[in-house]
Amino acid sequence: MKRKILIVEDLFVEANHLRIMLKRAGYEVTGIARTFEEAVSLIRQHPPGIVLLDIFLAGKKTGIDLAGVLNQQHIPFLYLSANSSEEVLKQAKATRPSGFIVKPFREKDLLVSLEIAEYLHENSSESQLRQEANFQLEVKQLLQSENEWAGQMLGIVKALQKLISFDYAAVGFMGTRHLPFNALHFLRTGFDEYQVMDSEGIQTVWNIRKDEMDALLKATPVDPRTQFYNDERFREMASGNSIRKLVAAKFGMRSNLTIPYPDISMDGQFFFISLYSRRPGAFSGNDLELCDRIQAPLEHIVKEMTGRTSAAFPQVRLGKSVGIVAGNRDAENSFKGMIGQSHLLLNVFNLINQVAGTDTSVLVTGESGTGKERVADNIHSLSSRKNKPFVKVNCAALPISLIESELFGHEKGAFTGATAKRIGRFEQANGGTIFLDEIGDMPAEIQMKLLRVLQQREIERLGGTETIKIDIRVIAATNRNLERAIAEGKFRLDLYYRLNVFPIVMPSLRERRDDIELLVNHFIGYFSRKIGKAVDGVSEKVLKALTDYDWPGNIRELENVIERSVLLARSNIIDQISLPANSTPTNEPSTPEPTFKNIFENERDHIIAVLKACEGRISGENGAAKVLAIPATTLGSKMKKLGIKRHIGVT
Ligand SMILES: Nc1ncnc2c1ncn2[C@@H]1O[C@H](COP(=O)(O)OP(=O)(O)OP(=O)(O)O)[C@@H](O)[C@H]1O
Repeated sequence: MKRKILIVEDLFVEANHLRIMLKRAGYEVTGIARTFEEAVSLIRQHPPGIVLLDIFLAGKKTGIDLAGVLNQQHIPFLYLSANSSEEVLKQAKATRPSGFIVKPFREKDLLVSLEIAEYLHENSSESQLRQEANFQLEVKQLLQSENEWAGQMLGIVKALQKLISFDYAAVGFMGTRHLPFNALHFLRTGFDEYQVMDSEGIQTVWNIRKDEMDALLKATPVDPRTQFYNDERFREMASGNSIRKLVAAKFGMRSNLTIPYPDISMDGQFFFISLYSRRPGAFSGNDLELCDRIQAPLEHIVKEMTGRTSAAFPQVRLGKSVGIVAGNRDAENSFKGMIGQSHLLLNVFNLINQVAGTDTSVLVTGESGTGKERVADNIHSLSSRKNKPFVKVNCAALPISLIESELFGHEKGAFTGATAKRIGRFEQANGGTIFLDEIGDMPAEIQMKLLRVLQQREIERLGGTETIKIDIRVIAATNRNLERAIAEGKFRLDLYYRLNVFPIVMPSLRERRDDIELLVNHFIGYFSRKIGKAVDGVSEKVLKALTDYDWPGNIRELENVIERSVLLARSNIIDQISLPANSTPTNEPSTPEPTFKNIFENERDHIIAVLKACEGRISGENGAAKVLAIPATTLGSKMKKLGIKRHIGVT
């Protein structure tokens, strides 16, 4: 049965044309609205199954405003849009639409996009429901485990992490005199690993006395409603003299979601779960809805736990120890080749874990050398396609004349020189995953063809007449700002939308300096084994220099620096390192990259800086190519393309 559709479009001719197309395809059009207000009233009278939404409408309010209403009512929608500015696209994207159709479009594109939107909507609600059902099962199983109270609370924290991403949790009854029920604190230290602190542990970590702790507890009332506090609200909420202030200050938290359970109380205090994140703006209205849905089952389980604990484990204490690390260290190894514990990387692990089991397309963005390919590799390895091919295509490395036959294959005689049939990369990846690296460099005509493959899951070899069905999972990556490329007309919005179903943003190494030491030790171990030299570590001075450096080439650059240092090391401790001069003062706090330079300008500036530091040398051991971790020939052609003269580099 076809769904009911509402068209929200202020241009009568376009709206009417759409209506005819949709009716012909068997959809029921519930109405045409020209303004926000008309749309709201039509939605109330005839609730649609899906909405086609123009961004700019007659009247003051836009399609983006209407998207907020639709999200609240869980009605999927697709934007209809001519290419818009980057800012508008950013706002539109933030409303999580189920698709984007770029005007002008063909009837077939419209219908396929609608089908995809319906599929995605159902799929995402289905996968959400599946995750929530798994959560319920997981917490129920905690009742059967031998764990005492702290173990059970840790179990709840771990199960919650799969639904909501956070870095710190406080769970229990605030300020109760009954042990062990008073709040336990859990600091996330690895993918599935937490440092557990009871109230004595917290006192030690915060260096406060018991009476000070009691005063803080008194000053930290728990709101009986589930609430989230991001940014300014969080700063306000954490400004009073309370436990929250200490958590925020001590562990650098920037958002909070507090989930109270007023129906479970002890000493007049109710049970609560308080989640903190280091990311600003980490929580949203969706989390409130989610908490609402899991409230009843969680309440039931916690009541059971509370009842059983008081009977079976009276006065169970965690002891005085601080830093009980509880968790599954092996889980970290399940992300192969990805070293790090910073909250930004742990969040990436969460995302990989969430998406791996589905067939959803993933778009990995981030600067060069941040580990985008590693992410793709891990998603494939953790998916049910793991025993099938993982095919990597570097879209930037392929000459335009070859890219089509490389991707889609060709029949014998398809063009001059096609002396034999060739199976393309899509066909090679059948059953498995295709990784399209540097997708932002894909030529426009291939973008169109790629869109068809993604929508219809079929290809035709060049010069062939047969349509070949393919079953692939697509992961794409780029270090370009695709939104800007779209605004400049260089990248198709509909393709972007089709790829960006599940975005993963890789943090730069500058943003996760706390991982540098781990990475340094990891690479020293790796290269000393590989090269056969006994190198054990770096001196404090070198570690400081490595931690302060800005790493424009990210992990790849760090890897190269360590490889070179291990090669040159004269003792088992590396006590000298040569790094290009930092573009920013070393001891300034890391700040996000300014967004006003485009990628070429950034690349140009960076190459010039490295050339200067290398005194104009391009190749060789001390040359810029080595520092930039690219072949000297590639550097030469980049310099030519970006108009950089070699002597610029020489001071
Ligand atoms: N978390 C990590 N731990 C250890 N090594 C890593 C990690 N992430 C990436 N690497 C290493 O850093 C190098 C760069 O990683 P990768 O090729 O995945 O980056 P990328 O973002 O895809 O780069 P590009 O944009 O240039 O294609 C590789 O040698 C990879 O093994």
